[in-house]
Amino acid sequence: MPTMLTDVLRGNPIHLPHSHQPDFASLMSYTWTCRDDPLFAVAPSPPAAGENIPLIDLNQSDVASHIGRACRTWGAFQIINHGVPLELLQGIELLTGSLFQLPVQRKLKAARSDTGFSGYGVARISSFFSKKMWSEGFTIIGSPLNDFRKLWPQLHYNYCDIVEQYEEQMQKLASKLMWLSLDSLDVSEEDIKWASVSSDLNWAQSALQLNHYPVCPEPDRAMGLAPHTDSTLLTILYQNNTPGLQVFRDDLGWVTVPPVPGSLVVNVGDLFHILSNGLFKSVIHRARVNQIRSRLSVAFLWGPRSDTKISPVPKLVSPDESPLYRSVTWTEYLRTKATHFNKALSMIRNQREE
Ligand SMILES: C=C1C[C@]23C[C@H]1CC[C@H]2[C@@]12CCC[C@@](C)(C(=O)O1)[C@H]2[C@@H]3C(=O)O
Ligand SMILES: O=C(O)CCC(=O)C(=O)O
Ligand SMILES: [Fe+2]
Repeated sequence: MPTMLTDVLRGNPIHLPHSHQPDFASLMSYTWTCRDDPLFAVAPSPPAAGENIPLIDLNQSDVASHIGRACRTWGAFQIINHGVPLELLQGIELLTGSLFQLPVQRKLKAARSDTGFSGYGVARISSFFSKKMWSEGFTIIGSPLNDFRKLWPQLHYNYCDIVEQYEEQMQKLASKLMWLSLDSLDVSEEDIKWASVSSDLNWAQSALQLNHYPVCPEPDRAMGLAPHTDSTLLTILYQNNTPGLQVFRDDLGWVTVPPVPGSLVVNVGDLFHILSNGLFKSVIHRARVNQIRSRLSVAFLWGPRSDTKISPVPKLVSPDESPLYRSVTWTEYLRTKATHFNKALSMIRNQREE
């Protein structure tokens, strides 16, 4: 039996310094003092003139090369005509809104335990920061039935149905996007046997992360979700109509990803960066908060089964160089990330002779 995501997370508990219930009463503990590091500066960054992550129509011709370019330059893009029914996007938004609107005592019935992985709580990356984040989250791995029954004694079956349909659509889409991106590098199923489409998709696993960023009285001092990369192959993010997501580019700084109704945002994660031998960027991103409107987002975090070894595709490594990274499973990588956070990638990088 291969280790599953759930085993990894159970074996690597994150001891969160704060209570699982965001307590937005004390503003001080949510004040991110401006550091010199541009990654953590919370003051609004000047708008990057005209620059934005590409908006890609999945029906357009030459879609693979557009996606490939976006993965190399940004590590992120938005997609339209993705085939996920609008009603399903509306359904998951409704579910997310309804979950976070529940009285806090009810939400706490489904609180993530210290050693747990699913359920209600603050962001997992909170343990790496001394300041609190202005958000609350709900993680779903596997069936949400037990938790949903506690949240909605009446309606839990309907909500489970929505999650199941959403995950099914996301899995199909994620695999399609991965192969389109790889196609742009001339990498085919022959080159990555474990990811073959004919293997019935059971080589993948995923988590669903629901996020809520309440209205904030002092948004320029607060952080919704601190800068991070996802450890996935790909993440597909649905955001409601309130802006907040920002991606980081070395040459541009923070760039806001404007909500486009009905679209989805796609992020390259660390494992795809490794697989592509560093050609695709795992994008640093964060979420800002807002004084006027609350914000919801739903992240579908997608990667290989925990026992699959991910290493740079040999075709993408030049013959006279060693691969940029050594091989890792998602399990090993999540473990490294749980202790070393944003140093994780550099820890599995092969040393090169200058
Ligand atoms: C399958 C995953 C991927 C996880 C850990 C585990 C469950 C929850 C995911 C997230 C979701 C929010 C950002 C992130 C950075 C976090 O803190 O929790 C993600 C993390 C990762 O991509 O590393
Ligand atoms: O809320 C957002 O826009 C970002 C969420 C995110 O990065 C995550 O859940 O990993
Ligand atoms: Fe993320």
